[in-house]
Amino acid sequence: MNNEHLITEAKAARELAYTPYSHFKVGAALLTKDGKVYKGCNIENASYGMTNCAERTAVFKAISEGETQFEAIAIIADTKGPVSPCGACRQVLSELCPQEMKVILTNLNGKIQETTVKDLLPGAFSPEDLND
Ligand SMILES: O=c1ccn([C@H]2C[C@H](O)[C@@H](CO)O2)c(=O)[nH]1
Ligand SMILES: [Zn+2]
Repeated sequence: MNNEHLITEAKAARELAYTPYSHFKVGAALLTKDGKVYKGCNIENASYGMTNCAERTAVFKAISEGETQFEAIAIIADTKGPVSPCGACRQVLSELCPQEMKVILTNLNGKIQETTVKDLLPGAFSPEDLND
């Protein structure tokens, strides 16, 4: 699957965002090694801190269905430049996806930035940092 196709899936996911508070819709599409796509949108709550970002929705959906091998993720929002994932999502991607995995950041105007999980969060706190 090419970048364009994964971005199309992320855009479709974005349409389902539940954002009555921020009105800022985000979509994500996570591609597994065997070609399946898990889509996610942001889901807000009247208790604002309970909000789940699009990226984490996609990753948590995939993990909860038994997926462990990931190839790429595309993320889209109506931003000036390619959308910048928040710190919480960077941390979650860092633990559950390969460090070298492709991350496609984009916006509705077709601005695209390709990066990796590692480059989104250098020096991430990881499971190895936990004491037994
Ligand atoms: O990368 C991002 C950045 C923000 N949001 C969501 C959280 C909240 O619902 C809204 C505004 O922060 O956008 C995401 O889903 N992903
Ligand atoms: Zn986030």
